[in-house]
Amino acid sequence: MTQAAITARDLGRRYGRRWGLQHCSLEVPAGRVVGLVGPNGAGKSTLMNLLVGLLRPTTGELELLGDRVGPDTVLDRVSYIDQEHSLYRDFTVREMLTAGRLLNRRWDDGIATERLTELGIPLTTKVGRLSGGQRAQVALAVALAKQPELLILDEPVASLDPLARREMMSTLMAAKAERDCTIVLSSHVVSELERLCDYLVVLDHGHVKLVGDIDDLLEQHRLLVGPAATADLVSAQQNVLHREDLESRVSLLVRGIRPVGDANWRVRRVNLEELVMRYLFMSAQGAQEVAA
Ligand SMILES: Nc1ncnc2c1ncn2[C@@H]1O[C@H](COP(=O)(O)OP(=O)(O)OP(=O)(O)O)[C@@H](O)[C@H]1O
Repeated sequence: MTQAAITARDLGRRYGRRWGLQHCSLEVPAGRVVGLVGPNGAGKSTLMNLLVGLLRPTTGELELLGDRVGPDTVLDRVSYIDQEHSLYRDFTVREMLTAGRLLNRRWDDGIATERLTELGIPLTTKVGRLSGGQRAQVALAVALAKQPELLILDEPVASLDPLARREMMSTLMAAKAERDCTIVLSSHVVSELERLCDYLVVLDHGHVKLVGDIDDLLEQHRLLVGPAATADLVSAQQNVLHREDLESRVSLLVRGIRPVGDANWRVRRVNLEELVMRYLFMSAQGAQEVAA
């Protein structure tokens, strides 16, 4: 797999007078596990709905797996699980699998039944009688049986308790290990994505704030912490993205570190959560400045 799984160029979607997503340009390489992060209203669901063709773009272009997105173009290569887990509650699990088989050309029953048997989820039970965690697992089994090249999950664990979250994430990791598909999953919670994802897209207020390979992003950024008295001097020599004042000390997020010739300053790596939070703080400050 060398092609891009997702290419968006100036993608935008307006709801009435308000933009849900605007000027979204990104290219996600195939085979990655992509974390789509952002606070409420950031545009995550809008982007996902555009990806799976449930919404039409107001502006721009979108290609999935090398094909322009349009009616019926590539959807049989894409599986989507929405926040409600897209299941019929009155169907038994087996009936859900039958529906999946009838509706999907690339369906492989064995993938779903093996997974559900391993998890001890009975095929004869009605979906509405399963626990939230079991329903999520059934939705995932159905999505995987379609043998997707691109699997998109909108906050797959948001409604689950911590144990069910962990199980769902483990199932996803195992599924990824078994097949070379691209996975996109959204969450508010960065720590949830850290174990699973190797690619990051941060959205806020309908705009892409940060995108890239997670290891590269962590390598490119550093936190410099030192005395407030020399903060301006140090800042002048660095590409400072964000400054946080902590009483007599200052913490600077920099991209592309240059040598710091002052022993009172400490340089340290950022973790993913800090990086995302700093970018969201920057975004919020930018919005305040625009509003002021
Ligand atoms: N159907 C709609 N009609 C009008 N505005 C909408 C609609 N759907 C989304 N929006 C607006 O578009 C923006 C982005 O919403 P979206 O649901 O994509 O964000 P999100 O990041 O998925 O949020 P959440 O984490 O709360 O689910 C928000 O301002 C939201 O109010």
